[in-house]
Amino acid sequence: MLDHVNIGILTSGGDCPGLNAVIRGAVMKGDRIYGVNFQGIRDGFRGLVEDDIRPLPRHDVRGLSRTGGTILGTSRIGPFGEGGGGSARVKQVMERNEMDAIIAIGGEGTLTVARMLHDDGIKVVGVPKTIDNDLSATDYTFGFDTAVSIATESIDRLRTTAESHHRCMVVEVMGRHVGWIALHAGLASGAHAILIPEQPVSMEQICGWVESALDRGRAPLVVVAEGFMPDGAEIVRDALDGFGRPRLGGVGEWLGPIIEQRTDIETRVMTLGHLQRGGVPTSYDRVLATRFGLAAIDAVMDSKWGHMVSLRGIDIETVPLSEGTADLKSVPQSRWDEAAVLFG
Ligand SMILES: Nc1ncnc2c1ncn2[C@@H]1O[C@H](COP(=O)(O)OP(=O)(O)O)[C@@H](O)[C@H]1O
Ligand SMILES: O=P(O)(O)OC[C@H]1O[C@](O)(COP(=O)(O)O)[C@@H](O)[C@@H]1O
Ligand SMILES: [Mg+2]
Repeated sequence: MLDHVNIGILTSGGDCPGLNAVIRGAVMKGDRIYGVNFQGIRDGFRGLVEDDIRPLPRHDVRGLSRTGGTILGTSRIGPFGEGGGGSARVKQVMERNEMDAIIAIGGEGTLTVARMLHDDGIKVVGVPKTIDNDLSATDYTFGFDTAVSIATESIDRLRTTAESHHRCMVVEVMGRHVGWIALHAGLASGAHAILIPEQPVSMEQICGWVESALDRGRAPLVVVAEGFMPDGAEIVRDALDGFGRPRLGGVGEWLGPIIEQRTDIETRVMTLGHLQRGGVPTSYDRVLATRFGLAAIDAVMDSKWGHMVSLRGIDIETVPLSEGTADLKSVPQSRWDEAAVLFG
């Protein structure tokens, strides 16, 4: 038994239902099978560079798979940003805490940082998370199924009120660079138009779909991803979000009045926002997240440094972080064409 091994674990980037199930899976197997110790790093890389670290014993992860958020906290602070101190600072904090390796749970940004740390000789294993489903190295990530379920249930509810008033409803869902949530929630709820960042669609076409739905006696439903670019540019609320990223959200509010003005159909807009990331994970996400956690501790014990766990078909595999962060997984043309047959 390697009972002197200490493994730091962190969650970074936007939170996502299932993070706690990953933590629980890794800690339970690490404790039971490998006899290793865990250290909880608070608020992602912030805790790593500021040495905000606490023991994470097995009893702290009891019952966690059904809970939302992350018990460790998260942030968008990175070690390579201003004042972060880079790999040198991370090595210093790890040494001080006698931390042997890190499990980093995060999206494409976090996994890029993990790869950079690995390039500098730090022992790190990644676990992919994103509600956006935009990581190409894994078939799915936990959080996506929950986000789609919440969006679908919300749209179903918006539908009955829109139908009662013969209104058009525009529903904005998350999806910064890719339209997977919009595509799946839109398909599940029978949307008359699904608008995603990958597909330019003219206002004329959007209004055409809205009018044809109304002509058939339906309350037109438009599902739009926050990253949809109506005129080839993102709709941003503020210039930047404090971490150098444009803060998206607002495309629905932008679209609604234009649809109303052009079609003369009374239109309401709903932005689902962070509701899609809150609360309990679906059972699918709990299972996937738990399996990722179990596989992550195996990867650590196999010294698969610079790798991340990934779902391929029904199997959990490991892939190099460099592969995992190479491309975003966008909605292919064929998937949009398939859905578009049902628009209007
Ligand atoms: N290319 C990069 N180089 C250095 N740091 C990065 C890079 N990409 C992301 N980061 C850091 O990692 C943090 C987490 O990434 P972010 O995109 O916010 O979340 P996620 O991991 O969910 O994609 C960022 O806020 C930033 O501090
Ligand atoms: O939590 P914030 O800072 O409002 O960011 C919102 C963004 O987070 C996400 O939910 C997930 O983004 P990340 O995977 O980069 O964390 C996006 O869909 C959305 O654009
Ligand atoms: Mg990101």
